[in-house]
Amino acid sequence: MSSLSVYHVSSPEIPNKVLTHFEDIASTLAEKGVRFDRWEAATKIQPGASQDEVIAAYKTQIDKLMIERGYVTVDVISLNSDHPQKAELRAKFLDEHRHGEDEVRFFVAGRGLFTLHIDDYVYAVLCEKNDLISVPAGTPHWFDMGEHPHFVAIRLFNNPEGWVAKFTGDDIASRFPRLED
Ligand SMILES: CSCCC(=O)C(=O)O
Ligand SMILES: [Fe+2]
Ligand code: NI
Repeated sequence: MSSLSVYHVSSPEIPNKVLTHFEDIASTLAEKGVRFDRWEAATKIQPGASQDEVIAAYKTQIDKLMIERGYVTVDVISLNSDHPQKAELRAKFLDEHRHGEDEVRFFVAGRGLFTLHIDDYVYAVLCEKNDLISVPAGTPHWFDMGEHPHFVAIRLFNNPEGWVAKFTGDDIASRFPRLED
């Protein structure tokens, strides 16, 4: 089940609140400019499926997002725990970073934990299949796929280069909960 845990930066051990209803998660995030939608991921995709396979299966939804919201590049992160570079890939997103553009992720299988750092609060969003999250440009955040990754996310970008990150150098991410699996 998708969830949102909200923490004060000073209390990583105890969330101020934990929300599990879609409307509550979406409205709490919307107040911070973060868009959280639920789109049906109707085609069954196995984590580890190739990028081409995922893009072909979700062409209609991808085209809709690209046209309506002006994204120009798409890629896919598709991982299961057999992946030989899973530890390196996990580490790549695990520290706090920012992007110069919105971070748009549509989960079509499995789950992952997105954590956003907005002012003095931390929003840990457990994203699952069907969740579409859009984090505004410049928002510090990190992502954990866990020790045993099992997910497929379609990533949309509004720059042609795709994924570019600026790490903040802050170790805040190490103090907050990781994805439990
Ligand atoms: C869910 S996709 C992997 C995470 C990511 O792309 C990011 O944090 O920038
Ligand atoms: Fe990111
Ligand atoms: Ni699964």
